Amino acid sequence: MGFLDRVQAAMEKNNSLLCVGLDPSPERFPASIQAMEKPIFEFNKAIIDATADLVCSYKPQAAYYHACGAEDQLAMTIDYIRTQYPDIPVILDSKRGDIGSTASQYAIEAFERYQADAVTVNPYMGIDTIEPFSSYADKGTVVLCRTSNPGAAAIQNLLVQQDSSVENGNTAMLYEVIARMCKEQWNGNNNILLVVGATNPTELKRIREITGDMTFLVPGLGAQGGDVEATVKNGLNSEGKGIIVNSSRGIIYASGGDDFAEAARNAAVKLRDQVNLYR
Ligand SMILES: O=c1ccn([C@@H]2O[C@H](COP(=O)(O)O)[C@@H](O)[C@H]2O)c(=O)[nH]1
Repeated sequence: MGFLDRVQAAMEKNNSLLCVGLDPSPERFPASIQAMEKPIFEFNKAIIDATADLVCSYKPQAAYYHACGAEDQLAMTIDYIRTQYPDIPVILDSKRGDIGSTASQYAIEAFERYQADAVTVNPYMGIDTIEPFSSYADKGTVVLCRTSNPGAAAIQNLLVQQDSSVENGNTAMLYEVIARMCKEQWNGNNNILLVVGATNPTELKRIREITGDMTFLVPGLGAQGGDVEATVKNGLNSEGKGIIVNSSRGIIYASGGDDFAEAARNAAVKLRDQVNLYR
């Protein structure tokens, strides 16, 4: 089964569009977890066990593991999800992008070394840097389109000429061009998804218009302040599907105490139910 079918099955099984982000900062763990031999894995394991019936996917952000030399605990975390909760796909958020030969190595890292089900990629260098990922037909390739961060508009909302043979007119914003390319040119294996931030409901609506039924990974709720109602109403496709809604810090740090897993569960229930209210 391909990534999109797997994530859809998890959405239906758990009645949830929620993707919990596993962005572990050990200094925010309770002392009891910090004292353990593999604190990041133990923290993640507790969060996963507390939320696995509430989510459609998990999204570990690679930087949090690389920054402290904890690649082994990233591998352990993904392996734990794969073995204990095989119905829940894993999106590795590493935002890779490089020339084709190097991108191939990044694809091997994501899909063969870590056994992730999908990976985030940066489209700035073009289709030859995306293909090494999307050629894994049963895996998901999640392309940055309109990101959630404050500085995104200065680049992604730039007006550009869509057709280099046309001198005037035929302009669109860069994120619209990326969305259209993903839809019309890059999606031959039907396994491309787009990252669209919840902090930009207008752009979310526009990208939905351009891309029809494609699936979006939507970060930016919770800690970044995105609005749940606007995200769901502007993001869903005509079949009432097509968004994977991510929250990381808002769930995993709902409490900094020993009750962190229980608090994460409560926060996940709350966000899942808020999202479902507007479906
Ligand atoms: O546009 C983007 C793309 C990726 N992210 C990532 O999602 C999570 C969001 O974390 P929160 O704690 O819920 O804010 C994080 O891993 C980012 O690297 C994003 O925020 N925006």
